[in-house]
This record gives sequence, C-alpha cells and structure tokens, in this order.
Amino acid sequence: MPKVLVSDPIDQAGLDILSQVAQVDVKTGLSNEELVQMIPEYDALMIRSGTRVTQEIIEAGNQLKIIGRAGVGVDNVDVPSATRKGIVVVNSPEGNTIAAAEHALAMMLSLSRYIPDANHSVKNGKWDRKSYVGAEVYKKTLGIVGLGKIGSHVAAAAKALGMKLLAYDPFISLERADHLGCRLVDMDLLFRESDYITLHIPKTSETANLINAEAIAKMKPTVRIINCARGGIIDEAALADALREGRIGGAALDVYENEPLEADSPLRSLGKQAILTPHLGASTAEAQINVAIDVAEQIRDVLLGLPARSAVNIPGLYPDALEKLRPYLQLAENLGNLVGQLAGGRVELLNVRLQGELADNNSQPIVVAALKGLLSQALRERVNYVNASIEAKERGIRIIETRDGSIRDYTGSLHLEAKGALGDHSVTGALLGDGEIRITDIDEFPINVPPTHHMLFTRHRDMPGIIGKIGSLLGSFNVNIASMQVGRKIVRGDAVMVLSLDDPLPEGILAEIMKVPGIRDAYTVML
Ligand SMILES: NC(=O)c1ccc[n+]([C@@H]2O[C@H](COP(=O)([O-])OP(=O)(O)OC[C@H]3O[C@@H](n4cnc5c(N)ncnc54)[C@H](O)[C@@H]3O)[C@@H](O)[C@H]2O)c1
Ligand SMILES: O=C(O)CC[C@@H](O)C(=O)O
Repeated sequence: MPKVLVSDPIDQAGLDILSQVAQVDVKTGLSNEELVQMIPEYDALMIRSGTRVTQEIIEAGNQLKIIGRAGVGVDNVDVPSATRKGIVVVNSPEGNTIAAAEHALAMMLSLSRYIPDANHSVKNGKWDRKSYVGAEVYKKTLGIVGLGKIGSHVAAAAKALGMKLLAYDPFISLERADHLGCRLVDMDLLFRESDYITLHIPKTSETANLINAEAIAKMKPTVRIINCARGGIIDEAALADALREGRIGGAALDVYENEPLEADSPLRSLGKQAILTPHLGASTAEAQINVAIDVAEQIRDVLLGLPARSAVNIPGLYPDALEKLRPYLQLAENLGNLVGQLAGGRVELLNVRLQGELADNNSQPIVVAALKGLLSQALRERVNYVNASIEAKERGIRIIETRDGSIRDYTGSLHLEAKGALGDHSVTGALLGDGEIRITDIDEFPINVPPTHHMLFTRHRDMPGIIGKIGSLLGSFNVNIASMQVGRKIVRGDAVMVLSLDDPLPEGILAEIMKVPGIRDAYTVML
C-alpha cells in the first residue's frame, strides 16, 4: 500500500479520502531535517502553508510521486526541483477563494469601525465610545489591485455595500472589469483616488514592495490598506512609518514578509489604526474542507495512476499521450510566455498555428500549453493545464487555431500571434532533432536562439555600431551576454536583436538602451 505523509493540519474529510488507497501518517511540526530523514519512505506528501518543501526534501524523496498543497499558493514548494524530479505538484486553486475574499471584507469593515480595539477595551472593563467613531464604506471608493478570483468576489460584495470600484490588473480585459462593475484604471490613479485599497495579486518580482514609501505618498491621508494576498507586496517598515505619522488612515494585514511575524516587528506596536491577523484568510471550516477534499482526491488519483486535475507543473494528460507531446508542450509554453510578454499583457487574441508534422497532432493540449505560458506572467502557479482555457475565456482572450502541414522548415513548428497592449507580435519555434527548443522567428524576422531565463529583444535600424553600443552598455551594468543574434529581412532595413543574458537586467537599463540611436523598441523577457 502506498504511504502518504501529511505534515500540516488537514481536515478529516481529506484524510478519509487518502485512507481509501494509502497508509496515512499525520505528523505535523516537523523540522526540515526530520522531513529529509522521513520522506524516502513516502509516495505522497500533503501540506498547507506551514511546511516548506525544500530542494533537500525533494531530492531525498526517492519514492515521491506527488506533493499536494491544500490551498492556492505553492510558494512554499520548490516547484522547479519537483518538476526536475518528475514529481507532480497539485494545489486547490479555488477551494479557499470565498474564505480569503470574506476575510478581506471583514478586515475592511473592522478597520472602518475599529472593532478589534473596541472589543478589547470593553473586555478590559472600559466603556469608551468617543475613541471609536468610525467611517462608512458606503459611497467610498475601493481600489482593488488584482481582479482574479478573490478580487472579483470582493468586487461583487463591495458593490452590494454601495462602494465605487476601481481596479488595477494589467491582465484583465475592460469587458471583464466592466462586467464586475469596476473602472479599470492605472495604478497611480487607483492609489490617488481610493479610500480603501485591497490587494489580491500574487507576489512576483513585479509586485514585491508594490506598496512602498513612494506609492504611499500618492495616497489619500485617510486611505485604509488591506493585504490578504501575500507578504512582501507591502514594504512593512514604510507602512508602519506612514501609520505612526498619520500619513494614512489604517492598514489590515493577514500576511507578512516573514511568517510568523517577527516578535519585534514595528507593526506589532501600532494602535487601533492597524489590524493584524496570523494568515487566517483560508481558515474557515468550509475552505479547509474544500481544499482538503480537492487535494486529497488528486493525490488518490495520482497514486492510482490517473491524471491530476490541478497540476501546477505537469499537464493533466494520460502518461502515453503526455510522453509523446511533452517536448511540444514545453515549446508551446515557452512561446506563449514569450509572445505574451512581447504583446505587453492584456492579450485579446491568440492565434496558434501548428505547422509541418505538428499539424497532424491533437492541437488541444498544445493550445492549452500556449495559454498556460501566456497567462503565467499574470497567474504564476495558479494557471495550469486544466484551468488555462477557462482563465483565458474569463479574460476575454479569443483563440484562433490553424494548421499548415505544408510548412516544412523543421519537422514540426509552432507559430503564435498575439494582439495585446503593445500591439501585434508573433513568434515561431521548433524542436531540433535532439528535442532542443529553438525560437526561429520573432515578428517575422528569422533568428535561431534557444529560450533562456533572461532575454532582451530590440527592434532597431540595421546600421553599423549598434550591436557594439548595446554590448558596452550591458557591460557597464555588469550584465553578461550568453549569446546574441540579429535577424533582418533587408540590409540596413529594420532588424531584431535577441540577447540571452546570464543576469537579470537592472532597473533603468531599458531607458538607456532606448537612447541608443537607431533603437526603436526594447523589451526584456523572463522565461
Ligand atoms: N490570506 C490567505 O490565506 C490567502 C488565501 C488564498 C489566496 N491568497 C492569495 O491571494 C492572492 C490572490 O489569489 P487569487 O486566487 O485571486 O488569484 P488569481 O490568480 O485568481 O488572481 C490574481 C490576479 O492578479 C492579477 N495580477 C498579476 N500580476 C499583477 C500585477 N503586477 N498587478 C496587478 N494585477 C496583477 C492577475 O491578472 C490575476 O487576475 C494570491 O496571492 C493568493 O496566494 C491568500
Ligand atoms: O494554508 C493556509 O491556511 C494558507 C492558504 C493561502 O495562503 C493559500 O495560498 O491558499
């Protein structure tokens, strides 16, 4: 019988499902070392946010087939290490949506009426009514940053409370925002006009410290900020200073840069204008049952040799089909990610063309893989092979599929065209004989480069000296170039340059590149 280790508190409903097919051991509060020692005998690991599944644990998990996260965020799992080891990582993308949205709403109302402090004062024998004169949310403006699953539910409830809604989400269509009664605006306007700001975004390199001293300086002095998303999106020191100096009206936080929150954090000494909860967004009986059942069913299925429905890292396909398509799925995901970034988000239309031998294949998994790549900038680990199509539909992305078996440059190639905030862009890619991926065309300019983690693309005039200038500029910022390619159609006409970089581009360098004579456009891309 397979063995499942459950290393965080999980609802009994999930344990009952696992017990149908496996021996289940519940052992919570284990250290990293204890987990490394114990994991070799287990086929599956089920966790919440309390267990950090490190590379060390994954490497020791020689029997491990699946890691199940009873919740949304898999930021406590080293997913790349699991993928490399062929371990499926699954989550529950929707099981705690309502719980988290309701927690954010409870925080907003509690902040407005100082409920935690007032409660504390009565319980301490006082009857102080003067200190707790609050504010109404009716007719106030709520700025929602991130209009995904939780943000959308918050929007619907806040609308019912009579609030005016602004939203910032670069990956959501105007129609979707409109449908939710939100005015889609840029971040600056949201900061300036909101009476309440609530965050419902993942923590990424773009959202880390999004609410910092500079952002706070743009906000109303009465603004109340709510973060039930992820720690690290708010600069906690800047927030504590602003609250202490009365530069903002209040803040309610459920998540922190470091969890548990440090004993000496400046947030702990703030008064009634701050509410702190210990990552309780998903802590409702209902959500815990939902996520436990959702993830336990997936672990059971995988242990029985069936596909998982919410795999974060591996498509929910049967093993035979998966094996055959795997290299093309990776190609489609890379190209989707690339074209999405070149098109600048807010993609309205994705055209997927299967070329050469690829045209004879079932296109559906390839389209899904392209969508997964396209949406991964916005949704990170929340997008998977199961939900990519639904997420794309909800974002109003139209998909056109075509096939052209007559194109024979490579045995099989894939061409994607996307229409987004930065206009129309296209990429083509193929697999070489050894299965290696090549990007063979960008915006109709022929190139031949492998996808790498950090890339820089330019559109420029083909003229002497330009390549040298970009090279020296990158050198002066200590960025190492791994490879470089120029594609052009005619001599001294328009050209593209593609650079694979060993290091991420530091802030400000794109503006410098744009100043180089002859450069028309420059984009950085992370794959
Ligand atoms: N406190 C808790 O216990 C708890 C519980 C569940 C979820 N969460 C967190 O809540 C957050 C939202 O979850 P969700 O299920 O709604 O996710 P989701 O993927 O459905 O929505 C996230 C939205 O953020 C948008 N987005 C991405 N990058 C952005 C950016 N730079 N600027 C603005 N918008 C951006 C995406 O387009 C998407 O619409 C996540 O961080 C999740 O981990 C916390
Ligand atoms: O396990 C928890 O309670 C945290 C859940 C939440 O942050 C999530 O990402 O789903």
